[in-house]
Amino acid sequence: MSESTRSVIVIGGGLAGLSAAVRLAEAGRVVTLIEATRAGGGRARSFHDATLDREVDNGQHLMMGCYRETLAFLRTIDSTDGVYFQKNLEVTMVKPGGKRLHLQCPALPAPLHLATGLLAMRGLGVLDKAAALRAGLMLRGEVQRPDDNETCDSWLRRLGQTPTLRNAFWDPLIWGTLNDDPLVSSAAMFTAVLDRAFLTSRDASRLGVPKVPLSRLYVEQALAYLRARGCELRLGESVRALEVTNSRVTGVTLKSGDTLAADVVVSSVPPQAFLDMLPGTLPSHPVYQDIARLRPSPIVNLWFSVDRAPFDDPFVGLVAGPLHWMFNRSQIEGEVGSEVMMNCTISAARACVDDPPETLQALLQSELQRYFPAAGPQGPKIKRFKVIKEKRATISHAAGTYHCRPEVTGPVRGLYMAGDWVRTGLPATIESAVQSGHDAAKAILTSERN
Ligand SMILES: Cc1cc2nc3c(=O)[nH]c(=O)nc-3n(C[C@H](O)[C@H](O)[C@H](O)COP(=O)(O)OP(=O)(O)OC[C@H]3O[C@@H](n4cnc5c(N)ncnc54)[C@H](O)[C@@H]3O)c2cc1C
Repeated sequence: MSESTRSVIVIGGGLAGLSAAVRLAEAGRVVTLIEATRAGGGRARSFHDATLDREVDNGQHLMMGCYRETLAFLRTIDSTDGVYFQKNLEVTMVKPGGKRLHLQCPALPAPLHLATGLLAMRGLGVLDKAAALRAGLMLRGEVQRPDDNETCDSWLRRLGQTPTLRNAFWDPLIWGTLNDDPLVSSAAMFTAVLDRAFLTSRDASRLGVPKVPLSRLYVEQALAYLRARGCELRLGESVRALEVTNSRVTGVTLKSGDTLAADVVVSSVPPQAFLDMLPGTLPSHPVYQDIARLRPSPIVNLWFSVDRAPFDDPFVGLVAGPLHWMFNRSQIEGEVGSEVMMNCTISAARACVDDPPETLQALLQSELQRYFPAAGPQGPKIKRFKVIKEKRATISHAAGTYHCRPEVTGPVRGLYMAGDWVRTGLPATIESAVQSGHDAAKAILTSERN
């Protein structure tokens, strides 16, 4: 059998699986994609919701200019138009009582753009700005860098970061990018984000917001791309087990009982789903035992409509509160109507993930009043409300856990691991998922040549 006629199965139709399959199809491989749901998209998907009577994302997703692999993937499937990117990084943070802190980075080379933006930020005092400069020196390698065992909290204290600067800048960035509490999350993981986003180029730190529902942004386009190249799409079918003989993968068994033979299998499912597919004694292998040590971190999303938007920006961050970011989806999607559709994100939402919808709606209403008092004593009135809870939104990036994430290749020959949780050097994000898919495809194509 010639190497390029090896049969390839990709398990999972989220960002990692689709990007792996698209990269392989682009290189002329005919892939069989097996995805448990009929629609695909995994943890970054959209669907029609009857309460809100519209298509909603399972959670608001933000991208950054440094999402190189993601942008390449979107270019391949011809879908870059679906994301709105800022010209330069610009973020508004709102304090309880309504006072605003505005970070606007000028058109200067990185990292000067961020330094200048922070120095010009209204609401920060001289001590806060001096602390920002100290952090800048660290990033330029002039102060000892954190290792994976140090928490963000300890690192920020070591750098003398002031409470105001933490509340307005560092902590929201950590909650948002690592989906974890600064008290537990790894400072090394965070500085990996800072390196990519703030030290490479000015464009890298721009924020990107999808203008269209997520499934329309990439799932439908990627599936169409694969179909057009003769790939087999088995949607609504689940893999029950990997078939492994003499430490080499030979195929998969589906929940239906059917077995499909393959020389190469890419698994792009989340950690526990991957462990559940391992046959025999494989789960006791040290690489796989480490995977079992990874813990999940939840995200709660509140979709709601109001009669008028509480702010004019497309999105704002809420300083030092239980709700983290608020988005005006109507403005972002260019919708006009009598109701304004909004979305609110609560990252690492362990404290409220088990709360019933009524409790979350009451919290939202009181926080709207607390942060936007100009809207009147009752605050903007919530008309429609919907909670989406993702209990396993990402892995937790707790300090000291990076070594548990596996490489793309492991102890079983022909079996490749992809997913936002594998060892990409990045936190579990869209970019990590797509990079892992591209890394798996590259490893397969390279092994064919050797
Ligand atoms: C609410 C929320 C908000 C987020 N916000 C952001 C953000 O702002 N920016 C950002 O960069 N990232 C964000 N993320 C993270 C991002 O969504 C994920 O990193 C990314 O979607 C993970 O993709 P994946 O392909 O690795 O995994 P998944 O999306 O989980 O894909 C795995 C797929 O495998 C399928 N599957 C599972 N088991 C089987 C089986 N046995 N057989 C067949 N198929 C199977 C699943 O159905 C799923 O489709 C957010 C995540 C959530 C949940």
